[in-house]
Amino acid sequence: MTAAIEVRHLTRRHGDTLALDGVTTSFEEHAIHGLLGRNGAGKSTLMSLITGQDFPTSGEVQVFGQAPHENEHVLSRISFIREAQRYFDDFKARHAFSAAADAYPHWDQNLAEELAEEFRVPEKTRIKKMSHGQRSAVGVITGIASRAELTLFDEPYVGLDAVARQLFYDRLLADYAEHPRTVIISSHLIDEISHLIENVVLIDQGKLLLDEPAEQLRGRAVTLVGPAHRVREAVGTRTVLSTEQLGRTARTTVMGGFSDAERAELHRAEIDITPVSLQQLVVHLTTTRSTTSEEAVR
Ligand SMILES: Nc1ncnc2c1ncn2[C@@H]1O[C@H](COP(=O)(O)OP(=O)(O)OP(=O)(O)O)[C@@H](O)[C@H]1O
Repeated sequence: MTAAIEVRHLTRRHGDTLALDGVTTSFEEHAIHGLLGRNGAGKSTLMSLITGQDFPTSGEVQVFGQAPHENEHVLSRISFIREAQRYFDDFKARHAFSAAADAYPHWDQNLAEELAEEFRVPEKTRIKKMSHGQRSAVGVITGIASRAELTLFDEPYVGLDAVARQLFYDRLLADYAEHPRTVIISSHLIDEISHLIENVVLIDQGKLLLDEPAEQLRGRAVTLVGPAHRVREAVGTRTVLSTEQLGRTARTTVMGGFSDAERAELHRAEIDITPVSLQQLVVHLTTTRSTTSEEAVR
């Protein structure tokens, strides 16, 4: 596996705020990465540094083996789609697409036009006057049809309705299957994108909390529900992410898998075991971080 992006000891400080705090990681090429974290975690900052729109305070970023800042060789291979995308005042969707056609060597105009129809992007309306969702659609269409070697979507769904979001996920996945490339998506709708992402990068308060294949994370945490004393026994020395008790019934979420034999034992003890979704796992890890999660992710 080759890394499309290498990030080493990356720190970005704004006054007293450490937007990124010594992050070291890499993003493998030809994979869809989910960049996750709470508000203010540092996701957009990391994307801005990767796309050469910002400078690190210390540390370094390399994209395709080179520093991205003012580096045409690197920047021409990157498509960065974000919510607050700016367009010229008189730009309609077709102007944005024709600018993208000039910028991206692998741009597919037919695909852009097909998607514009599917997303119902109005032809005659200036982008500035479009609804929030329509504007976001212009962005995601640009991101997909640019077929850039590296495509970053920073919360691209804002304003998109459920149908349009599903369309975005489906079309991105279909196009990615035919034209593999490196994609990074930051999103708060984790369950919606969990089937898309192959690798999870989780940051919290500027620090890297998790960098792991999504497959490995499935079943990494489970919730046990059953008689409180038996649940306590079953948990043993596992790290508890959360626990609550209602009467004699406990509901406890723990890190770590259970073998078939252990599961049979849980069944006998009348304890239900259910896997924790990626979204629930992220919520647990980023709300319990100060006490258990740093330990838990090991
Ligand atoms: N230009 C800036 N000046 C001052 N502080 C900044 C600046 N840019 C980012 N920050 C701070 O850095 C931290 C990380 O911000 P960033 O936008 O990267 O978070 P995020 O993970 O993208 O959040 P969200 O999910 O809310 O978009 C925040 O505390 C933010 O307030």
